[in-house]
Amino acid sequence: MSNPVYLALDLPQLDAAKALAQKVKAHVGGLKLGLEFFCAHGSHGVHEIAQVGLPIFLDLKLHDIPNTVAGAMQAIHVLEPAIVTVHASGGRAMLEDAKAAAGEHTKVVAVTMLTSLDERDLQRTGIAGTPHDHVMRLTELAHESGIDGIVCSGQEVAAAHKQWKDGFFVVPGLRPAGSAAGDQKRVVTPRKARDDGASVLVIGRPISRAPDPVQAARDIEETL
Ligand SMILES: O=c1ccn([C@@H]2O[C@H](COP(=O)(O)O)[C@@H](O)[C@H]2O)c(=O)[nH]1
Repeated sequence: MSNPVYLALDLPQLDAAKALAQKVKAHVGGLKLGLEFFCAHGSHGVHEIAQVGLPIFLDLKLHDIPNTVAGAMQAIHVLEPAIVTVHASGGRAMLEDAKAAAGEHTKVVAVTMLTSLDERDLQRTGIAGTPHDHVMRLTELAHESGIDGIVCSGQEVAAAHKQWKDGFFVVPGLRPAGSAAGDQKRVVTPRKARDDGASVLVIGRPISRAPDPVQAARDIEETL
């Protein structure tokens, strides 16, 4: 089985991001580039990181009217990302149009509820119920819209997997036992997420901010 870990390269400097990716590439399965990276370095930056030779996950979390999201998906076609994120709350038409505009080999996955949020945060945005309820509702919407899968926390992935047997499940908010959660509120260990059905494990700071990132990546790999 291939390594399910995608390293989140949330570093402001392109050279530093590329150097980190080169160092840990034997111990991860892919590289995730987010909005921070894309705004700073654009397509040029993505091409540079792609030279490392691992699949690229563009975590842009697109959320706009269907026509605009479809245009953005077409614009990133040329970068041939393995995975791209959109927000499930953009609605069914947006999800359908995003999938129709994506490249043949790109998986489109919808963010259900950010892993940095908990039930109180949800209530403050006017949504009643538990994170579990909210994630399940949006998982159903994503499934019906014909996209490839969802992003959820490791606390919901087992239930989401049960509801959508052949879905593709991206799980961030992962922390090896004993490491600091930081701004993440719904965390589990990488091993628990994998055992519960995650297809991709997104891990950033536990590797990128470790005193020895290669050792940290290797330690995580050994738990899987
Ligand atoms: O719900 C979500 C969706 C995306 N992310 C992204 O994953 C990484 C996590 O980084 P860590 O340093 O391991 O916390 C980061 O790039 C987020 O933008 C998420 O955390 N939660």
